[in-house]
Amino acid sequence: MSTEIIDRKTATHPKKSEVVISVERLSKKFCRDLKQSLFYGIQDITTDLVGGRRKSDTLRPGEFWALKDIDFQLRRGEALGLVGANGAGKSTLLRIISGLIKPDTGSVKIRGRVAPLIALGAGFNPILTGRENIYANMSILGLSTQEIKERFQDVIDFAEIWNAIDAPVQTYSSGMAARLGFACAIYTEPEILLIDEVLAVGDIKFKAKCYRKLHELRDKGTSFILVNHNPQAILHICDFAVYLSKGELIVSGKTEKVIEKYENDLFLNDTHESSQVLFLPEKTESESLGLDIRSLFFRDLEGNIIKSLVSGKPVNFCVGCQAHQRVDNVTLHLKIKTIGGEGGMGTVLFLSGEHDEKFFEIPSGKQELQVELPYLGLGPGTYTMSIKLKQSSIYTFDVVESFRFTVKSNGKMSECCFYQPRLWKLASPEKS
Ligand SMILES: Nc1ncnc2c1ncn2[C@@H]1O[C@H](COP(=O)(O)OP(=O)(O)OP(=O)(O)O)[C@@H](O)[C@H]1O
Repeated sequence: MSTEIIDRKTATHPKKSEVVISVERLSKKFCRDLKQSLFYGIQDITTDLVGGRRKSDTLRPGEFWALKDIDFQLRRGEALGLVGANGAGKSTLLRIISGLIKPDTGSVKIRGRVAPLIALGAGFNPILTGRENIYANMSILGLSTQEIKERFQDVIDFAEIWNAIDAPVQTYSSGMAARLGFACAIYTEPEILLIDEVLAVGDIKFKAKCYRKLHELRDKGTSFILVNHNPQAILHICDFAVYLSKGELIVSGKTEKVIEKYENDLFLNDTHESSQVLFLPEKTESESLGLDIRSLFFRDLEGNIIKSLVSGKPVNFCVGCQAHQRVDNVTLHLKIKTIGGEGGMGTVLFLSGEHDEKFFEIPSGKQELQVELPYLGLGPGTYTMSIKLKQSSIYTFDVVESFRFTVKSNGKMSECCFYQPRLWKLASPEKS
């Protein structure tokens, strides 16, 4: 039971493969009843004081596991996304890693200086000015006064709070406080950044700037863990992800795979015998990155929504979306994979608006993007499609990793995964 810090100084020659956070069999229990919780706390302290052994690995009445046997590693320069529904244990895990609370069992080993961005404006004193808070905050994160002086202008330029810098932080909007917190954390140039939902506030332009900065930091060797409810934010920036549910690690690994499982559990619990409309939850303006996917479905060429796709028949793939303001140069990207079968999952079709140079100018409000397929080349089977809305290949507005649909046979094809429309001819050689 420990949160061990191996070395708080930067390694002189940081190796990319070096493990900077190692979480091993980590568990944390809580009790919802405050009185009971206080009683257990006193009981634990007393047992520790008299040198007794308390049973950390069993639950007492009223307790529950907020985290149970969590294992993962984060390497230098890697970005890890933490996903999971409300109450899954994401914040608890970050709070343990940042040393704010202790685990009951297991360990966290950290190599490097950690900057936690755990709560909005956490660490800020509301009655102090922005300027005073920058000094206080950055010195807590390990910088000398001289170092803070040198970086001060960069911090206020990044946070864009030039005029308000000498006003008390309590007069700041939540977006301004978030911008200042983020700027302080990144300009301390930590080896490890822990970011809990703080990027969920702030306007779209600022969020895009933060993501660009995170890319830059990662390229320089900063590792970070990002908690976000929006899978697209995780997909946008993280190499790996961990999916937690009710305190348990459901799956960890490559981001796409983890998000796919998360989305399957979130939206697609029902059976997918036939295609249907997939509605996605509405995002608030602060959650949105400017253009959101709201629904996914197919139409026939007469415009009717269709439930069953048939190999060889024409079909329109439709993306219902919502733009918070006018957006230009939008491209739609579709990747279709097979599900199951001997070979497992494999990409069978990739369509990119960018490759086809099809850019949309999307006015503010609800819109529908369509991709017309004059005939559906997919053979019968179940497929999963990932859908991305991007701008200029860099900026991702929204992503859905797994929209499942089934394709039925037109009765005229053999057992294969590809439908080819064809004309059978007999040509006489003299005429050709
Ligand atoms: N101090 C505490 N005392 C009792 N229960 C707690 C405490 N802190 C967290 N919990 C509970 O532990 C569980 C995990 O909470 P946590 O905040 O880590 O979830 P989360 O995945 O971050 O959720 P969200 O996405 O809503 O922020 C929840 O059931 C929460 O109510």
